[in-house]
Amino acid sequence: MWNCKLSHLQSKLQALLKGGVICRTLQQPNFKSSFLLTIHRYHTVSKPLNCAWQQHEDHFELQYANTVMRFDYVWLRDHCRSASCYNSKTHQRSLDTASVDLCIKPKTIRLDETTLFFTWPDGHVTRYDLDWLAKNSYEGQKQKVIQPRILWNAEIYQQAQVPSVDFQSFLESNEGLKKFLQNFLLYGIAFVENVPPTQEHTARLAERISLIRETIYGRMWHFTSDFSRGDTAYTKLALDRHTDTTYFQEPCGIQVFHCLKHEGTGGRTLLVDGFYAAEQVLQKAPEEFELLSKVPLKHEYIENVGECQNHMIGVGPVLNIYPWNKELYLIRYNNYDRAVINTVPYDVVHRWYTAHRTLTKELRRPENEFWVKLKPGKVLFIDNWRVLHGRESFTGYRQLCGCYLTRDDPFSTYLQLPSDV
Ligand SMILES: C[N+](C)(C)CCCC[C@H](N)C(=O)O
Ligand SMILES: O=C(O)CCC(=O)C(=O)O
Ligand SMILES: [Fe+2]
Repeated sequence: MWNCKLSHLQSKLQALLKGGVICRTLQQPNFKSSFLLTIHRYHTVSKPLNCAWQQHEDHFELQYANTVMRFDYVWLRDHCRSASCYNSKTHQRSLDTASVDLCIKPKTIRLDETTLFFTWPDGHVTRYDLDWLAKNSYEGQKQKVIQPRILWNAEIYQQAQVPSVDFQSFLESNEGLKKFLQNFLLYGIAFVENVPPTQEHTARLAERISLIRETIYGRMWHFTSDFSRGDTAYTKLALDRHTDTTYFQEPCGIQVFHCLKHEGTGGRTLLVDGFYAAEQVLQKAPEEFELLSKVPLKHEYIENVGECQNHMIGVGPVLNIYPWNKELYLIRYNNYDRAVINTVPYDVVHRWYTAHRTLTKELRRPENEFWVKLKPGKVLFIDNWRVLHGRESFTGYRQLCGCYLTRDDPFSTYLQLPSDV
């Protein structure tokens, strides 16, 4: 182990002269001040530790795991996991962040094996494992996806031969549940079969993975073409692909459908992977993808039928992406429920219509359409933040039941499943 107090260039040269350059050259950031840099490089003969760090005036720079990371000093103090700063039983911060001096700088920094020690002006010591820092750095997160997915068109989905899960195994075994959740998270749709065709059994399925999200449509709902509510869903008409509850500030995470009865023709369900279509837009017209992710729109539900008086307004762009890694996490697409666009200047609005057309064309490509006829016993779960649904017009008596689910709970269910099943 060695360290040296030299300018960047000098230390690079010295490292070269010494022969054993284990670390890649640090990328030189733009410095505001011209103070001397302290570059610490670490390697041992037996176990090379690919690590180098520098204490800058306003940040700490770490090169480790092939990544150059920069950490703000307040951040480093704020994330201290010592017993007085963090309760590891509740996984909650005890430190009052507002008590940290915004100009804080460590008095000393040292590395022991794989742990960095920061000693702060008041003597408090914060230790960080290098792997923890690498995992939790901005630079580390930037390279990661939050949710791995398999994007599909009809052919990809059909070729994948994703199996349905049996009702019994879904309810009674961790294996069945895990298989179901894995498929659901990867593809955004999943089926359970051999379900007794009742609303109660459908509810039991839903409650196995999540909490039922009660909405203006109730907790569990069942509907037929009786126009009991002021919405086209309650007719026999075809419905083009869309996501539901775009008019909520947070659209429902999951939609569950169970067709309890259909005596008639038509009524097939259409499923389209909205993220696959959006990915095509990103490839073909990245500036249109960006516009769809930036322009916020309103969606609206106005109902005045009998006792049902509702007026909901939800605001957000069509494509919602995480700003740090540009990963798409929510598509809000419902041309029926889109409200008046009055928050966008005319020239932007025109470009927005062009981008919306590009996305719509992708969503409407026949090869992206997966059609399925829902039958009693076969329950469909749809990720309403990703996969669009629609339906063919129909004749006769058709009864559908289902519910909306929260989004956070199925993830929590999945994360808690034992890893060995
Ligand atoms: C599912 N259920 C029949 C209860 C409601 C249908 C809601 C339809 C609405 N236009 C939307 O897309 O949100
Ligand atoms: O009737 C159907 O198959 C689905 C209608 C619909 O889009 C909905 O209820 O959200
Ligand atoms: Fe719908």
